[in-house]
Amino acid sequence: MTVDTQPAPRFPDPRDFGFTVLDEAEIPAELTALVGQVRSLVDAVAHTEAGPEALERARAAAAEATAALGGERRAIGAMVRHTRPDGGAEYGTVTNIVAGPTNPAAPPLRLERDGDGLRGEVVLGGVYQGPPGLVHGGWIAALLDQALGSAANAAGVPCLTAKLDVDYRDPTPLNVPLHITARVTGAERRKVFVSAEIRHNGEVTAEGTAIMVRIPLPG
Ligand SMILES: CCCCCCCCCCCCCC(=O)SCCNC(=O)CCNC(=O)[C@H](O)C(C)(C)COP(=O)(O)OP(=O)(O)OC[C@H]1O[C@@H](n2cnc3c(N)ncnc32)[C@H](O)[C@@H]1OP(=O)(O)O
Repeated sequence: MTVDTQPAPRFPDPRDFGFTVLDEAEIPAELTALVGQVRSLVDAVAHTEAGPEALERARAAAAEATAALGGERRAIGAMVRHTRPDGGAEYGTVTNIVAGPTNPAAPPLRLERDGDGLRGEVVLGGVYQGPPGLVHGGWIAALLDQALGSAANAAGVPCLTAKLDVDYRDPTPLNVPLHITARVTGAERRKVFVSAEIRHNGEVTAEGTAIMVRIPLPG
C-alpha cells in the first residue's frame, strides 16, 4: 500500500466550521444522572410485565418528566470536546447514537486512547437484543463503525465511513463486558484504513475494517 498522506497531528476545531462545541466538563452531573436513569427506564419498559395501573402511573410520570425538561433543546450537530491528558482534543457529536454522552439511547461507551489506537468497554443489555440472548448484528456493526471512525478522528483526520466490512466471528452475548479496540492501519491520499475488534473473555466475536475518507474542509 502506498502511504502518501499522514494523518494531520491536530483535529481541526469544529467551531471554525460553524459547529457548537461544549466541553465534556460542561455537561451537568444532573444531566449525566438523568441519562443513566432514562437508560434504566428504557430497559425496564422493554422488559416489564407490570399491569395496566402500574403502566399508566409510569406513563404519567414519564410525561411529567418530559414536560419538566421545558422543551429547551441543544442544536443538531452540537459537538462535545474531550481533552486528553496530553492536551490534545477529540470531538464527537454530543447526541451520537453509539457514544453520545447526553444520549440515553446510546450505550455508556467511552473510547480511550491506548497506544496507537483506542480501546473501550461496554455492557449491552436486553434492549440491544437481536437473536435470543445475543447482541443485534446491526448494533455490532454500529459499535465497530463508531470505534473505526473514532480511531481515524483521534489520529487527527475528520472523516466519514465510505466502506465498512464486518465479520461476525462468534455470537456476541448480552449483559457481559465487551472489549472494543480500534486502530488506524494505513492512509492513502484521502483514504484512511482502520480496523477494529470486539472481544468477550478474550475471544474475538466480531471484527471490522473500514475505509474512511477524509472530509474536505474549507481552507
Ligand atoms: C470539523 C469537522 C468535524 C467532523 C467530525 C466528524 C465526526 C465523525 C464521527 C464518526 C462517526 C462514525 C462513522 C459514521 O457514522 S460516518 C456516517 C456514514 N458515512 C457517510 O454518511 C458517508 C457518505 N458518503 C460520502 O459522504 C462520500 O461518499 C465520501 C465522503 C465517503 C467520499 O466522497 P467523495 O466524493 O468526497 O470522495 P471521492 O469519490 O473523491 O473518493 C475519495 C477516495 O475514496 C475512495 N472511495 C470513496 N468511496 C469509496 C467506497 N465506498 N469504497 C472504497 N473506496 C471509496 C475513492 O476511490 C477515492 O480513492 P482514491 O481514488 O484516492 O484511491
